[in-house]
Formats: sequence, C-alpha cells, structure tokens
Amino acid sequence: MKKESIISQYEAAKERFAELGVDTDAAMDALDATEISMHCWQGDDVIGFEGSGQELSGGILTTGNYPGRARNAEELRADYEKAFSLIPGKKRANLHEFYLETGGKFVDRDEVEVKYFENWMQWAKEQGINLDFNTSMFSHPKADAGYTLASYDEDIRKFWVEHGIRCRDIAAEMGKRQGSPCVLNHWMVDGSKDAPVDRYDRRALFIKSLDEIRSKDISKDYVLDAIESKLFGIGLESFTVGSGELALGYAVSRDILLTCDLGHFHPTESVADKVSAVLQFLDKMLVHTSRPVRWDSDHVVLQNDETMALMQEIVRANALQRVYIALDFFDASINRIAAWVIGTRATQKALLSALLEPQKLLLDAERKGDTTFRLALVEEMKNMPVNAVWDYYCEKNGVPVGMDWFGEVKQYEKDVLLGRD
Ligand SMILES: C[C@H](O)[C@H](O)[C@@H](O)C(=O)CO
Ligand SMILES: [Mn+2]
Repeated sequence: MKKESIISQYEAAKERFAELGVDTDAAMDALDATEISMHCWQGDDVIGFEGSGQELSGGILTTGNYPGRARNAEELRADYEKAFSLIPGKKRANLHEFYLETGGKFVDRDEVEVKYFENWMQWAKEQGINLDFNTSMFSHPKADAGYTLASYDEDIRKFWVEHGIRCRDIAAEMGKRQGSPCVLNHWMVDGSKDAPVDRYDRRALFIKSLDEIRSKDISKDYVLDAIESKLFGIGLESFTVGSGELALGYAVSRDILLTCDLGHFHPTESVADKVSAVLQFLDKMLVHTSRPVRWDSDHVVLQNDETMALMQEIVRANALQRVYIALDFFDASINRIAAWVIGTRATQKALLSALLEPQKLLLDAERKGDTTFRLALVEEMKNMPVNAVWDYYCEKNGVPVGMDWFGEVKQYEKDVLLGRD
C-alpha cells in the first residue's frame, strides 16, 4: 500500500473514532507501551537444545513437518530477529530452561546454571529486549510417570525442586541484568490418565514442592513467579494436580501471578471473564494467548472472539499494567516464522481493537440501563476501520503493512530455512 493511502485512510479513521470520543493516537501509544512476550518454542517445535533426544512429552503435542526448524540457538535467534523485524511494538523473548547452551555437554535439569544462558542474555541486550523464563518439567525421563513436583518418589520430587530453584536463580539474574522483572512461569505436567484414589496428598505434595522452590526470598524487581493451571493433557486426561482452583489458591495465598492460558480451560469457560475476577485478589497476572481447536491444541493464535474478548477485558479493567501478555502455541505444519508473525500481530491487533473501543459511550449506556444502545454500538464497532489505524501503526514503526511481511518470510525461507534440512 502506498504511504499516502495509509496516511489518508488513517486520517479518515481517526475522524470516525473521534466522533465516538476515541483518541486513536492515545490508543497507539498504549499499544506501543505493551510488551508481548514471544515464546521461543514455536521456532523449533518444543524440542530444545539439550541434545538428549528425548521426545516431547507432558501431554502436549506438536504436529507437522514444515521444513526449516531451528536446530540450535544461533538459528533460533536468527529466526527470532527475522520475526522481530516484521512485528511492530515492544517484544520480549520467552525461554524454556531446555533452550540452554552448554557447548555440546549434557547438563541435566538439576544442574542448570545461569552461565548456560549468557548468550541469550547478551543477545537480548543487543536486541534491546527483555527475557522471560519457564521451568521445564516435561520431556524428561523423570517426568514420564506423569508426576514431578507431586511425585511420591522423593528422589524425583527433589530433582524437580532443585530444577525449580535453579530456574528461579537464572530468572533472577536475567531480571537483575535487564532492569525489568523476568516473569518465571511454573507449569507442571503432574496428572494421570485414569482417576486416582489419592488427590489430596498429591496436591499437598505439589504445594510443598512449590514452596520449597520459592523458599529463597528474591525481589519482585527481578523475578515474578507465575503458576499456570491446566484442565488436562494428552494421556493425563482424568486428573491434573495443578487445576484451576489449586493454581488460583496458590497464587492468592503466596501473592504471585496466576497464568491463564486460553487453551487450559473447559471450552465453554471464558478466560476473558477471569481477568476481572482474578485481579480483585492479585496485583498481577499472566495470560498465554493460544488457540485451542477441540482441545489444548496450541494452534497459532488469531484475532478470534476469545482473543478479542480477552483484550477487551484487560483494557476495560484498566489493567494493561497488571496483565503480562505472552504467546503460547506451536504449529510445525506451517512456516514457523510466519506463525510467530501471525500470532503476535493478531494479539496486538486484538489489543488495538480493544483500545479503540468507545468505553465512555458504552459505560454511560450500561449505567443508564440502555442495553439496546450498548448492543447496537458493540455490534457497530466490529466493522469500524481498526485496520486503518493498525496499518498506520505498522508504517510508523517501520514494519511491513498488510500482507507485505509475507514476501519477506518466503524470501527468508528460500535463503535460510530450506538450507537447513
Ligand atoms: C511449552 C508449554 O506448552 C507451555 O510452557 C505451557 O505454558 C503450557 O501451556 C502447557 O500446556
Ligand atoms: Mn501455556
């Protein structure tokens, strides 16, 4: 699209929104101030660089065989950079522990140290971005029985506690060096295929282990712990130790973040609706934008009703400073850089659309009891020229407008990705 058309379409859109009392420039400023944490695991199909040959486990699954998967950290960082160049606004990089770099030596999860993330930290600094981190309590022989922190086997439980402690130290170092807290997500696979008899002791053990992991007092300026609940995993259909209630109770009682993943609840449950409830009790929370298709399939997130509703609820609750937004999907059937670009831009567009909502008009109508006007306006907003504002925002940020990014991904595929297989 020509620059003049982008500008003239933006001017027209600005006027339309202004008629509804919406300031498009303020909306773009708010979007600009919001960091989106881009997960590393889309780039290599959740395999990591441990080199143990261990298959992906833990009830999650990547399907597809698109060429060009990143095979090492250098390739993954190069792919990240390509994706960054096609996405406007502030980005963070979200790492799992098993993306460590050890120079070829096998380092088990209970031996990980900050030195194995030096390259990542250096790179993040050069890119001007911050890092987030995740404990990796899956895809490991000691997680194969389905229990980690809730294992009855004390050696296994201690192994994972040690892993958690070390991950927290690494996250603290990241947070300290980058001058921005590193969000450390704790997701544990723990659960079982069939209904267990003992749920109570398992959960008590799980909590005990989490407390042990978090026993060191680390400033929230460095690390923000978050606990992620889940409904079920493949092969772990009947029981999840870290259920919604357990995670919420743990987060509230320990004053840490709760992580709500769009794919981790019953299909009729609205994650958007949880935001205003959770934030009554917690200062902050983390959301994982994903797209469950029939189950927690981790399809690339789109600007669908769930993502739109989630962003609306964050904006309506005036909670952009309190909700950390991270992506969580992994699709190996399409170009992985395109997956990042589609998912990140979709998340940002949904957020922009929420920021362009005529909040005052809607609230006034609702408070007056004029639900007819509210319904009419909500429906009308769906076809307002949000995209003209988005195109202008991309142009202003020096990233491709519309589908222009796609040609760049295809070129990179030809020049770089196809040479990998
Ligand atoms: C890689 C995992 O999918 C991710 O860390 C976790 O957040 C999750 O959602 C597991 O289902
Ligand atoms: Mn998740």
